[in-house]
Amino acid sequence: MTEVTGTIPTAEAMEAFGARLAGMLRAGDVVVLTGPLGAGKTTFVRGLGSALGVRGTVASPTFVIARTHPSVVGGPALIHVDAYRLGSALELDDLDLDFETSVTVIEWGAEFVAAIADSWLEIVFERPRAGAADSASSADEDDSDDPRSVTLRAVGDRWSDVALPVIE
Ligand SMILES: Nc1ncnc2c1ncn2[C@@H]1O[C@H](COP(=O)(O)OP(=O)(O)OP(=O)(O)O)[C@@H](O)[C@H]1O
Ligand SMILES: [Mg+2]
Repeated sequence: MTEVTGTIPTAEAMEAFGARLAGMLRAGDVVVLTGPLGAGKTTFVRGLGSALGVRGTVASPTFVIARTHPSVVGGPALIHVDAYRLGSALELDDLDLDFETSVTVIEWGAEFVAAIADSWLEIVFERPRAGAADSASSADEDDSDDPRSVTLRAVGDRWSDVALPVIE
């Protein structure tokens, strides 16, 4: 297992980080995202999806467990999964998703990923300043840019010869 860590200063930079990760991904790859509410997981997926060239707006898939975004550029589709309310990996299997021809990104999927993949990337998002007493920024907390720390971990053979990106 290899691991890199760094800080992403703004929401825009988080989308750019997603776009950069997209450049490393191919059909069959799985990425798992872990981190508290508002940590930037969906923001990351939005950047990843637009760099892959997939159709549809990437949003928190609140009312569905998974949404498939087909490619408009002949590349892999993006399967965006919200595993938050998923009871077991079995339910993920039941959805009959085409993991082989898609890039799959699973929010809250860390405990299920081993059931659907042998190799994956895990990204852990943290909000170092969350909860800090800061009355000036609390009013529009969700919209103001706030640094996130991210840790990117590569698990399995797929990633054994792949250099992970440097995160500033
Ligand atoms: N450095 C940053 N990186 C990412 N998002 C940021 C950053 N600074 C501010 N934000 C804002 O924080 C919010 C992150 O929300 P997002 O939906 O991406 O989180 P999430 O982890 O998917 O949350 P949830 O678990 O509720 O789905 C967005 O409003 C985004 O604009
Ligand atoms: Mg989300």
